[in-house]
Amino acid sequence: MFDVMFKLKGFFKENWKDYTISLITMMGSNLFSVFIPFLIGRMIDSIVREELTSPLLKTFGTLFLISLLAAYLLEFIWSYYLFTGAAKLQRGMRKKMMDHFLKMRSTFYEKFRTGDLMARSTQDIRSIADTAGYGMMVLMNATLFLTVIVLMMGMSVSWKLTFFSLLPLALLAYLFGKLGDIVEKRYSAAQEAFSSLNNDVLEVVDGIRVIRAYVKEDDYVEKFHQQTESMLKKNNRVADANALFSPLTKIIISLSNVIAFGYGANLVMRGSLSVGDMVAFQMYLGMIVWPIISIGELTNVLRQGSASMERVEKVLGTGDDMESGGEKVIETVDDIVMHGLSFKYPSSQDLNLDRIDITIPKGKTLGIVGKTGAGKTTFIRQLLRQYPLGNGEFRVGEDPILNYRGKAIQNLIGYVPQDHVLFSKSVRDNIAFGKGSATDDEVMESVRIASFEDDLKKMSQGLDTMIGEKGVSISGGQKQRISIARALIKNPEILILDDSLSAVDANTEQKIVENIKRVRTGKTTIISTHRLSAVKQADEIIVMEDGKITERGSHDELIGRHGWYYTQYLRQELKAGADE
Ligand SMILES: Nc1ncnc2c1ncn2[C@@H]1O[C@H](COP(=O)(O)OP(=O)(O)OP(=O)(O)O)[C@@H](O)[C@H]1O
Repeated sequence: MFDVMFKLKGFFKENWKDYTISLITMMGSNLFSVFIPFLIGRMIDSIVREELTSPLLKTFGTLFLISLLAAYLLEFIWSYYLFTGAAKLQRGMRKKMMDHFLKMRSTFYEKFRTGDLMARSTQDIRSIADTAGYGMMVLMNATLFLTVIVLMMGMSVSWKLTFFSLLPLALLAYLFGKLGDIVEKRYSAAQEAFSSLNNDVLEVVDGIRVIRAYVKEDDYVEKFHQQTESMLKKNNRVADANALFSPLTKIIISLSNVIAFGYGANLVMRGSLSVGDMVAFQMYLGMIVWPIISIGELTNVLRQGSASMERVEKVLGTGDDMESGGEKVIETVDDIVMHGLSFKYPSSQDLNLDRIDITIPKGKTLGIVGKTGAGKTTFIRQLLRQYPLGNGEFRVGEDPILNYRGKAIQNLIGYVPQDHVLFSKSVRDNIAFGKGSATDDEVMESVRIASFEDDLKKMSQGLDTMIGEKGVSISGGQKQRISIARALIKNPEILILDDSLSAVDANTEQKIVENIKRVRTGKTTIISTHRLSAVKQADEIIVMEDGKITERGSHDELIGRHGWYYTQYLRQELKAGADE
């Protein structure tokens, strides 16, 4: 249970000044608070002994007021330092989480679902911060306060009476432990349900058009209803267990009250205790309820924090299985060589790339074609180092790829993925994303190469037009060309287009391909496509099937072979002719 506090020790150490100020002011506040019943006890005794004079009453009143004010002021100070510390912890942990997300590559994102990651980086982190704020407050305040009250009860009233009155607390400690176990288990289950619900909401929002098109709204409403119902039940189970802490404490403290009354009255009758002491003792017992309920809640906060810590640590401790890079830096990309390179996805049974042999000479264009599922994207992912390296040789220039610094090669690549990723920003910002310092002239130059100029003229606010979340307000072909412009603005050493022209018509495709060829003289370009016309001008074309290269050569050479490329080319030409 305390493991979460132990795991946060680095944070506590870093912010030791804030926690020390909190602790000291808390001690002061507690001392002033317990001084009040002590004063009342003394006042009652002077009334009983008929010794209360007007100056004495004034002194009691002044001391009472000072103690009250001092207790509240000090409480304000410790609360401030403690809770700003918790906010700092949240900020630090969120940053750590985001840094981790940004470093991770594909395999990591296959292990966690998006909604789950969101739940862990919001709700779980908040729960951990609660342990550093509220939990720490209770831990320090309740234990301190409890200690001070018990000392006051023992020293100023009677140790014997204190011992017997507090005996029932042993039972309470035992019950808190048992209840805490139950809370932790139920809370973990509720958090899992929250993660799952998060995922489903994301999926619905993402897929709303398909859901509508297939008239599946009712199914999803029903599923959502069931999930919220199940989550409600799980949260209620946590609340049920939590709700037991307070009544349990009150029942057991009542037991203490009965003992204190019985045994206390006996001591008063025997003359070993004054009436004032007896009243003060009852007041102390009343004051004990709060710290004890808080300790119950502390158990609860710590258990929840511990469950959340485990969930956050699981994310932070999960890597992407990528090999770390070397130290070599690179300015320009030389030949890219793969020799006997085979690769299999972690979840795949068979090889997804099977003994690939290829040299992509610097400045040349490689075309990759083949049936769907042939391995074209997988080949590109190896170039992008999105997955761990396959077996075999993979060099850039003279050096194995692993000799280069982590992102050295990636920085030189302009990549247009199959699934276009656009941000809910303006057209300009989406294109300039490829080069932070891009001027409007540079943006427009990329727009022209990507054949997007005419579309841009029709947009109400030109480059300033907002394209909506994930580009909802523009067409598929427009999305593709904005993505191409974004990659081109970087003027990258290697440009990779992965089926990036599928949503544009044949004429536009031809224009883009010619523009790219013109501006990329001396730079390497890799185009994967289903439309063979897009790679006709490539220096080399490879045909892939089941992860293997089955044909290779220039367009003319492949036509001359009368293989898959030839048949496919004829079919596509015939279809294009018929469409015209
Ligand atoms: N992340 C993954 N995990 C497991 N298998 C995968 C993964 N991605 C792709 N595959 C499998 O690897 C094989 C090659 O897929 P790949 O995406 O490279 O094909 P492709 O030639 O690009 O297809 P398409 O033209 O349809 O995009 C397929 O059998 C596919 O199911």
